[in-house]
Amino acid sequence: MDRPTREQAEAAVRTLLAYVGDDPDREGLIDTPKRFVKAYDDWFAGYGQDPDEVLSTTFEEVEGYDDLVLLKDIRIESHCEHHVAPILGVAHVAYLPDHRVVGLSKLARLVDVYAKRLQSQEILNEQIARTLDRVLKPRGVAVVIDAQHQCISTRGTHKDQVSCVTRTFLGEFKTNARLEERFFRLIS
Ligand SMILES: Nc1nc2c(ncn2[C@@H]2O[C@H](COP(=O)(O)OP(=O)(O)OP(=O)(O)O)[C@@H](O)[C@H]2O)c(=O)[nH]1
Ligand SMILES: [Zn+2]
Repeated sequence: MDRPTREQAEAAVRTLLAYVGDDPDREGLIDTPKRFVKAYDDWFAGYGQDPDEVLSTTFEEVEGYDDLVLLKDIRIESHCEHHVAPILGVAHVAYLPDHRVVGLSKLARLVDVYAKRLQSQEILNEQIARTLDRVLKPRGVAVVIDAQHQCISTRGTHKDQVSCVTRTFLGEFKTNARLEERFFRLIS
């Protein structure tokens, strides 16, 4: 499908506003299609970003450091692909370096690139872990996401306080139970 123009996207928002029963021409709503599309540019900025590029700068001067590197409590702001409803939570991303490390902020940027696209939490978890594994080629990767889905809390079943936990363990995190245990101790 050809990508619609901005004007077409704004017209679609007008249709939605009329669909819910409001008047898209009233003062309070007249600029809403513009704002809505601008907000989408922000929430879905990940489509215009290359996850591999985010991890392209690495450092090899680590003085022999070979233990795990963990960035925990990275805020997740995403949207589910089923309802386009917000998913809010945290991600914990760890890897076991093999002679090179990546800038810490890049782990958070990688999370953002995929979070700012539409997907399920399981896919988001896998995408972050697999990209880190493919590009950095570390000895192991662990990613855990703990998030709340507004499609469960504010509609449908209306279950607030429910959170979804997903995890992907690759390499030594998968084969070494003690490492997995240490990872969980560090994030708990
Ligand atoms: N596995 C998975 N499911 C998700 C995620 N986000 C939303 N969902 C679920 O996607 C499902 C879609 O189910 P459908 O029956 O097609 O849609 P629905 O009628 O809106 O479902 P209800 O939410 O039960 O009202 C729901 O069960 C959601 O809870 C996610 O990240 N992972
Ligand atoms: Zn949903």
